[in-house]
Amino acid sequence: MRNLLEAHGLTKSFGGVVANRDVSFTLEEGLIVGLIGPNGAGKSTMFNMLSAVFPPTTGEIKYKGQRIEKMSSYKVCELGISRTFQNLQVFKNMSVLENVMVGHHSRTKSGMLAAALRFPSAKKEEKIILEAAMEQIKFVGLEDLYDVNAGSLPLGKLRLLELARALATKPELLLLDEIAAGLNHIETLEMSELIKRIRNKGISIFVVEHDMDLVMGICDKIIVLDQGMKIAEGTPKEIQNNEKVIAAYLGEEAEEKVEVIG
Ligand SMILES: Nc1ncnc2c1ncn2[C@@H]1O[C@H](COP(=O)(O)OP(=O)(O)OP(=O)(O)O)[C@@H](O)[C@H]1O
Repeated sequence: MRNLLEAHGLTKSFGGVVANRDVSFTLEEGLIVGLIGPNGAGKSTMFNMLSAVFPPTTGEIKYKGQRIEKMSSYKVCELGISRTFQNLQVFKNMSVLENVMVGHHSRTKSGMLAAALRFPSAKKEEKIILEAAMEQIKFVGLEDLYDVNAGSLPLGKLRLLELARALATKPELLLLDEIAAGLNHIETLEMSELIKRIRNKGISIFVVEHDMDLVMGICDKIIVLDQGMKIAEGTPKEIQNNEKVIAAYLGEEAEEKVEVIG
Protein backbone atom coordinates (compact mmCIF):
# COMPACT_ATOMS: atom_id res chain seq x y z
CA MET A 1 0.00 0.00 0.00
CA ARG A 2 1.37 3.42 -1.01
CA ASN A 3 1.69 6.20 1.55
CA LEU A 4 -0.52 9.05 0.41
CA LEU A 5 0.30 11.47 3.20
CA GLU A 6 3.14 11.55 5.74
CA ALA A 7 3.11 13.83 8.77
CA HIS A 8 6.44 14.23 10.57
CA GLY A 9 6.81 15.84 13.99
CA LEU A 10 3.87 18.22 13.68
CA THR A 11 3.64 20.79 16.43
CA LYS A 12 1.19 23.69 16.57
CA SER A 13 1.28 26.34 19.28
CA PHE A 14 -1.21 29.14 19.81
CA GLY A 15 0.66 31.48 22.13
CA GLY A 16 1.22 29.39 25.24
CA VAL A 17 -1.20 26.60 24.21
CA VAL A 18 0.37 23.64 22.43
CA ALA A 19 -2.53 22.12 20.47
CA ASN A 20 -0.40 19.44 18.76
CA ARG A 21 2.99 18.26 19.97
CA ASP A 22 5.41 16.29 17.76
CA VAL A 23 2.74 14.18 16.03
CA SER A 24 3.81 11.79 13.24
CA PHE A 25 1.71 9.35 11.22
CA THR A 26 1.04 8.14 7.70
CA LEU A 27 -2.19 7.82 5.73
CA GLU A 28 -2.08 4.91 3.31
CA GLU A 29 -3.88 4.94 -0.02
CA GLY A 30 -7.30 3.30 -0.07
CA LEU A 31 -7.88 3.27 3.69
CA ILE A 32 -10.42 4.89 5.98
CA VAL A 33 -8.36 6.22 8.90
CA GLY A 34 -9.94 7.66 12.03
CA LEU A 35 -8.56 10.44 14.26
CA ILE A 36 -10.06 10.33 17.74
CA GLY A 37 -9.37 11.73 21.20
CA PRO A 38 -11.10 13.51 24.07
CA ASN A 39 -12.26 17.13 23.77
CA GLY A 40 -9.37 19.51 23.18
CA ALA A 41 -7.01 16.68 22.12
CA GLY A 42 -5.96 18.59 19.00
CA LYS A 43 -7.99 16.85 16.27
CA SER A 44 -9.37 19.98 14.58
CA THR A 45 -5.97 21.64 14.76
CA MET A 46 -4.46 18.63 12.98
CA PHE A 47 -7.12 18.81 10.24
CA ASN A 48 -6.52 22.53 9.86
CA MET A 49 -2.81 21.91 9.29
CA LEU A 50 -3.43 19.10 6.77
CA SER A 51 -5.86 21.25 4.78
CA ALA A 52 -3.57 24.31 5.03
CA VAL A 53 -5.97 26.49 7.01
CA PHE A 54 -2.79 27.37 8.91
CA PRO A 55 0.79 26.02 8.82
CA PRO A 56 2.35 23.93 11.59
CA THR A 57 4.69 25.75 13.98
CA THR A 58 7.24 23.01 13.24
CA GLY A 59 7.17 19.75 11.31
CA GLU A 60 6.58 18.50 7.76
CA ILE A 61 3.59 17.29 5.78
CA LYS A 62 4.28 15.31 2.60
CA TYR A 63 1.49 14.52 0.16
CA LYS A 64 2.50 12.01 -2.51
CA GLY A 65 6.11 12.83 -1.68
CA GLN A 66 5.67 16.61 -2.04
CA ARG A 67 6.03 19.02 0.91
CA ILE A 68 2.74 20.87 1.39
CA GLU A 69 2.90 22.41 4.87
CA LYS A 70 3.60 25.92 3.56
CA MET A 71 1.17 25.83 0.63
CA SER A 72 -2.13 27.72 0.40
CA SER A 73 -5.37 25.84 1.02
CA TYR A 74 -6.29 26.46 -2.63
CA LYS A 75 -3.11 24.76 -3.83
CA VAL A 76 -3.54 21.84 -1.43
CA CYS A 77 -7.11 21.37 -2.71
CA GLU A 78 -5.80 21.46 -6.28
CA LEU A 79 -3.31 18.71 -5.41
CA GLY A 80 -6.20 16.49 -4.30
CA ILE A 81 -6.94 17.06 -0.61
CA SER A 82 -10.48 18.17 0.19
CA ARG A 83 -12.35 18.54 3.48
CA THR A 84 -15.64 19.15 5.19
CA PHE A 85 -16.03 21.41 8.21
CA GLN A 86 -17.43 20.70 11.69
CA ASN A 87 -19.36 23.97 11.43
CA LEU A 88 -21.08 23.67 8.07
CA GLN A 89 -19.74 26.05 5.44
CA VAL A 90 -22.51 26.03 2.85
CA PHE A 91 -23.91 29.12 1.11
CA LYS A 92 -27.42 29.24 2.54
CA ASN A 93 -28.92 31.55 -0.08
CA MET A 94 -27.70 29.37 -2.95
CA SER A 95 -29.31 26.18 -4.25
CA VAL A 96 -27.90 22.72 -3.63
CA LEU A 97 -26.66 22.62 -7.24
CA GLU A 98 -25.00 26.05 -7.05
CA ASN A 99 -23.26 25.07 -3.81
CA VAL A 100 -21.76 21.97 -5.42
CA MET A 101 -20.80 23.89 -8.55
CA VAL A 102 -18.73 26.25 -6.39
CA GLY A 103 -16.70 23.20 -5.36
CA HIS A 104 -16.06 22.29 -9.00
CA HIS A 105 -14.76 25.75 -9.89
CA SER A 106 -11.73 25.22 -7.67
CA ARG A 107 -10.56 22.55 -10.15
CA THR A 108 -11.39 24.14 -13.52
CA LYS A 109 -9.07 26.03 -15.83
CA SER A 110 -11.18 29.18 -16.03
CA GLY A 111 -11.73 29.47 -12.30
CA MET A 112 -14.44 31.26 -10.42
CA LEU A 113 -13.80 34.80 -11.71
CA ALA A 114 -14.02 33.77 -15.39
CA ALA A 115 -17.19 31.85 -14.61
CA ALA A 116 -18.72 34.87 -12.91
CA LEU A 117 -17.85 37.08 -15.91
CA ARG A 118 -19.17 34.37 -18.29
CA PHE A 119 -16.14 34.19 -20.63
CA PRO A 120 -16.67 31.76 -23.60
CA SER A 121 -14.09 29.34 -22.17
CA ALA A 122 -16.02 29.40 -18.93
CA LYS A 123 -19.39 28.77 -20.62
CA LYS A 124 -18.15 25.51 -22.12
CA GLU A 125 -16.77 24.46 -18.78
CA GLU A 126 -20.02 25.51 -17.07
CA LYS A 127 -21.90 22.71 -18.84
CA ILE A 128 -19.30 20.13 -17.84
CA ILE A 129 -19.37 21.44 -14.27
CA LEU A 130 -23.16 21.29 -14.14
CA GLU A 131 -23.21 17.68 -15.23
CA ALA A 132 -20.41 16.71 -12.86
CA ALA A 133 -22.14 18.54 -9.97
CA MET A 134 -25.37 16.65 -10.64
CA GLU A 135 -23.40 13.41 -10.58
CA GLN A 136 -22.09 14.19 -7.05
CA ILE A 137 -25.57 15.29 -5.94
CA LYS A 138 -27.00 11.97 -7.12
CA PHE A 139 -24.14 10.08 -5.49
CA VAL A 140 -25.02 11.48 -2.03
CA GLY A 141 -28.78 11.09 -2.68
CA LEU A 142 -29.84 14.75 -2.93
CA GLU A 143 -31.09 14.69 -6.54
CA ASP A 144 -34.70 15.48 -5.57
CA LEU A 145 -33.49 18.63 -3.78
CA TYR A 146 -30.99 19.98 -6.34
CA ASP A 147 -32.85 23.30 -6.86
CA VAL A 148 -33.79 23.86 -3.22
CA ASN A 149 -32.10 26.67 -1.26
CA ALA A 150 -29.48 25.23 1.07
CA GLY A 151 -30.84 27.46 3.86
CA SER A 152 -34.05 25.45 4.00
CA LEU A 153 -32.38 22.04 4.37
CA PRO A 154 -32.29 20.11 7.67
CA LEU A 155 -28.89 19.27 9.20
CA GLY A 156 -28.72 15.72 7.80
CA LYS A 157 -29.16 16.98 4.23
CA LEU A 158 -26.71 19.85 4.79
CA ARG A 159 -24.04 17.34 5.80
CA LEU A 160 -24.69 15.42 2.55
CA LEU A 161 -24.43 18.68 0.63
CA GLU A 162 -21.06 19.47 2.22
CA LEU A 163 -19.91 16.01 1.23
CA ALA A 164 -21.07 16.45 -2.38
CA ARG A 165 -19.25 19.78 -2.55
CA ALA A 166 -16.04 18.28 -1.15
CA LEU A 167 -16.29 15.44 -3.71
CA ALA A 168 -16.76 17.98 -6.50
CA THR A 169 -13.12 19.03 -6.14
CA LYS A 170 -12.20 15.46 -7.25
CA PRO A 171 -10.14 14.65 -4.16
CA GLU A 172 -7.84 11.69 -3.69
CA LEU A 173 -7.82 12.31 0.05
CA LEU A 174 -10.98 13.45 1.82
CA LEU A 175 -10.86 14.86 5.37
CA LEU A 176 -14.19 14.55 7.16
CA ASP A 177 -14.51 16.71 10.29
CA GLU A 178 -17.32 15.35 12.51
CA ILE A 179 -19.50 14.58 9.53
CA ALA A 180 -22.01 12.71 11.73
CA ALA A 181 -22.34 15.39 14.46
CA GLY A 182 -26.00 16.04 15.21
CA LEU A 183 -27.25 13.19 13.02
CA ASN A 184 -29.76 10.65 14.36
CA HIS A 185 -29.05 6.91 14.49
CA ILE A 186 -30.45 6.10 11.04
CA GLU A 187 -28.71 9.08 9.41
CA THR A 188 -25.42 8.05 11.05
CA LEU A 189 -25.74 4.50 9.66
CA GLU A 190 -26.49 5.94 6.21
CA MET A 191 -23.46 8.22 6.51
CA SER A 192 -21.26 5.19 7.38
CA GLU A 193 -22.44 3.43 4.23
CA LEU A 194 -21.84 6.55 2.15
CA ILE A 195 -18.28 6.93 3.49
CA LYS A 196 -17.58 3.31 2.54
CA ARG A 197 -18.97 3.93 -0.97
CA ILE A 198 -16.65 6.94 -1.30
CA ARG A 199 -13.68 4.77 -0.32
CA ASN A 200 -14.80 2.18 -2.87
CA LYS A 201 -14.52 4.89 -5.54
CA GLY A 202 -10.79 4.93 -4.72
CA ILE A 203 -10.80 7.99 -2.44
CA SER A 204 -8.79 7.68 0.78
CA ILE A 205 -10.49 9.05 3.88
CA PHE A 206 -9.30 10.60 7.16
CA VAL A 207 -12.15 11.14 9.58
CA VAL A 208 -12.42 13.01 12.89
CA GLU A 209 -15.44 11.72 14.73
CA HIS A 210 -16.86 11.51 18.26
CA ASP A 211 -19.36 8.76 17.34
CA MET A 212 -17.41 5.65 18.37
CA ASP A 213 -19.82 3.20 16.68
CA LEU A 214 -19.21 4.95 13.37
CA VAL A 215 -15.42 5.10 13.86
CA MET A 216 -15.09 1.48 15.02
CA GLY A 217 -17.44 0.32 12.26
CA ILE A 218 -15.76 1.86 9.23
CA CYS A 219 -12.08 2.57 10.03
CA ASP A 220 -9.22 0.35 8.91
CA LYS A 221 -6.86 2.19 11.24
CA ILE A 222 -7.31 4.66 14.11
CA ILE A 223 -4.92 7.30 15.45
CA VAL A 224 -5.55 8.59 18.96
CA LEU A 225 -4.57 12.02 20.26
CA ASP A 226 -4.64 13.16 23.86
CA GLN A 227 -3.55 16.60 25.05
CA GLY A 228 -1.99 17.25 21.64
CA MET A 229 0.12 14.09 21.53
CA LYS A 230 -0.35 10.81 19.66
CA ILE A 231 -0.92 8.15 22.31
CA ALA A 232 -1.91 5.18 20.12
CA GLU A 233 -2.37 3.90 16.58
CA GLY A 234 -3.86 0.59 15.44
CA THR A 235 -6.90 -1.34 14.29
CA PRO A 236 -10.26 -0.59 15.94
CA LYS A 237 -9.86 -3.74 18.06
CA GLU A 238 -6.34 -2.76 19.19
CA ILE A 239 -7.52 0.75 20.05
CA GLN A 240 -10.54 -0.47 22.04
CA ASN A 241 -8.20 -2.56 24.20
CA ASN A 242 -5.41 0.00 24.52
CA GLU A 243 -4.85 1.02 28.15
CA LYS A 244 -3.62 4.54 27.37
CA VAL A 245 -6.72 5.18 25.24
CA ILE A 246 -9.07 3.83 27.90
CA ALA A 247 -7.35 6.00 30.54
CA ALA A 248 -7.60 9.13 28.33
CA TYR A 249 -11.34 8.65 27.80
CA LEU A 250 -11.97 7.71 31.44
CA GLY A 251 -10.14 10.91 32.41
CA GLU A 252 -12.50 12.87 30.24
CA GLU A 253 -15.56 11.18 31.77
CA ALA A 254 -14.26 11.98 35.26
CA GLU A 255 -13.78 15.64 34.29
CA GLU A 256 -17.33 15.79 32.94
CA LYS A 257 -18.69 14.35 36.21
CA VAL A 258 -16.76 16.93 38.23
CA GLU A 259 -18.24 19.67 36.02
CA VAL A 260 -21.77 18.34 36.59
CA ILE A 261 -21.26 18.08 40.37
CA GLY A 262 -19.37 21.39 40.63
N1 LIG B 1 -7.04 29.40 17.40
C1 LIG B 1 -6.73 28.95 18.63
N2 LIG B 1 -6.21 29.77 19.55
C2 LIG B 1 -5.87 29.35 20.79
N3 LIG B 1 -6.03 28.06 21.21
C3 LIG B 1 -6.55 27.19 20.32
C4 LIG B 1 -6.92 27.57 19.00
N4 LIG B 1 -7.42 26.48 18.36
C5 LIG B 1 -7.35 25.47 19.24
N5 LIG B 1 -6.84 25.88 20.43
C6 LIG B 1 -6.60 25.07 21.61
O1 LIG B 1 -5.86 23.94 21.19
C7 LIG B 1 -6.29 22.77 21.89
C8 LIG B 1 -6.75 21.73 20.88
O2 LIG B 1 -7.96 22.18 20.27
P1 LIG B 1 -8.68 21.42 19.08
O3 LIG B 1 -9.89 22.21 18.72
O4 LIG B 1 -7.70 21.12 18.01
O5 LIG B 1 -9.11 20.05 19.79
P2 LIG B 1 -10.18 18.97 19.33
O6 LIG B 1 -9.58 17.65 19.65
O7 LIG B 1 -10.59 19.21 17.94
O8 LIG B 1 -11.39 19.27 20.33
P3 LIG B 1 -12.97 18.98 20.16
O9 LIG B 1 -13.13 17.50 20.15
O10 LIG B 1 -13.54 19.59 21.42
O11 LIG B 1 -13.42 19.65 18.90
C9 LIG B 1 -7.40 23.22 22.84
O12 LIG B 1 -6.80 23.46 24.10
C10 LIG B 1 -7.88 24.52 22.22
O13 LIG B 1 -8.41 25.38 23.19
